[in-house]
Amino acid sequence: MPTISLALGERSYDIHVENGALDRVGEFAYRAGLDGKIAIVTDTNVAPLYAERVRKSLESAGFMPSLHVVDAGEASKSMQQAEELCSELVRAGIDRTGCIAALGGGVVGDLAGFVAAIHYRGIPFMQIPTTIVAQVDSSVGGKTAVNIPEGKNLVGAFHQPSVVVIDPTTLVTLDRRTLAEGLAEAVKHAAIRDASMLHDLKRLGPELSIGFSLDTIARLPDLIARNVAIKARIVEHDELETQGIRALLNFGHTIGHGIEAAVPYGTILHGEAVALGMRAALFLSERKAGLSASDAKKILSALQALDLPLTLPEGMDTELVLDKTASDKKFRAGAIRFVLLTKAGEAGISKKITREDMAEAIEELRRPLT
Ligand SMILES: NC(=O)c1ccc[n+]([C@@H]2O[C@H](COP(=O)([O-])OP(=O)(O)OC[C@H]3O[C@@H](n4cnc5c(N)ncnc54)[C@H](O)[C@@H]3O)[C@@H](O)[C@H]2O)c1
Ligand SMILES: O=C(O)C(=O)C[C@@H](O)[C@H](O)[C@H](O)COP(=O)(O)O
Ligand SMILES: [Zn+2]
Repeated sequence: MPTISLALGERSYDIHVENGALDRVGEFAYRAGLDGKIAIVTDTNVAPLYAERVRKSLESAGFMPSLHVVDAGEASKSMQQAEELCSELVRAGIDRTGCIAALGGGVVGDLAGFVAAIHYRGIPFMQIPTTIVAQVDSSVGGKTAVNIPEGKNLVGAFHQPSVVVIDPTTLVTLDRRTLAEGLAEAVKHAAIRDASMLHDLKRLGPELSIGFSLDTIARLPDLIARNVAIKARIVEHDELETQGIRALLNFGHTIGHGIEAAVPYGTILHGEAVALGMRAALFLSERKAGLSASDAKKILSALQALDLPLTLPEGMDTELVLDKTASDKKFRAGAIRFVLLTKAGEAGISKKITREDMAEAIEELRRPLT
């Protein structure tokens, strides 16, 4: 069973990746030093599938769990939902000695993590991710946030979990679209750090609509662990994104977040927007960072194999997308720090990308890919 340790001094934690790990959540939580009252925060889709197993496991390990269910979907990542959850937790007796278990996708993880960061000025929490986005990316690294109309993740906190428990078998209940969007974040990891992973990711394409084979399910823990390790090593070096290294995890996100926020939240899924953002960033990388056409093609063909959207939705306004990128947290003194690739597997930051460059890249997204 792969266990990846993320070393951050007193905020260090383990990430356990194991098929069937859902039934060991209690044991892992206890070993990580959590105890007492624990609020399981989950959503309306995940609750009927997995909440009971998690509750049982926590109870067997001596915890006193309560269950808190939010509506499924990106719209729940809101200030209003965060406030409602805080009130619910107070009523359930989760005081500063309590803790939270975030059971679900990136929405639940970001929202419950944010609530954990602010409830009674901060309580511990654990991540139990159940989507690919959450298993390869959002459950690790301590970025928690909610959205506001002005942009994605603009209100949040860095708050590291005490432990992450990943059970890849939970992915079997996901639909094709949600599986594919999650793999976009894995393609991002391959693009910035490990191009050899592209081959394994592409192979998943044909299985997305028919469901993962038993052979694939057996291999998922290693593939997920590879992604987690890439992210963990980056976070260890730049937890708060001040050193210019963690920003590399934002490859595809500047324009991606602009596209995601240009329509009502949840219309375009996060990974879908990131796939579009990566296509735009590849276009700029070829022109401004010397990325070869063949390396760009390699990454695009992985996104195509996963059937991710790579052309802009009809009617989406370039200026609106650009306006939504204006609140990107990578702006410093009015200049965007834009993540570009120099090669497949190697990324860097450019301070030279202008609004006009971004507009050109967004226009490129209107052209069908050949
Ligand atoms: N904090 C970070 O570092 C980070 C990284 C990447 C993405 N994110 C955030 O994550 C969010 C996207 O996460 P997501 O794609 O997981 O979306 P999500 O949490 O909305 O999950 C997608 C859908 O799948 C359902 N679902 C979850 N697990 C399931 C399962 N096992 N079986 C059946 N259905 C299941 C959910 O109810 C939801 O309808 C975005 O808000 C994005 O900004 C954060
Ligand atoms: O963990 C990070 O750092 C990332 O950038 C991971 C991204 O996939 C994720 O979408 C993150 O929430 C974006 O960060 P933001 O700071 O641009 O909101
Ligand atoms: Zn992301």
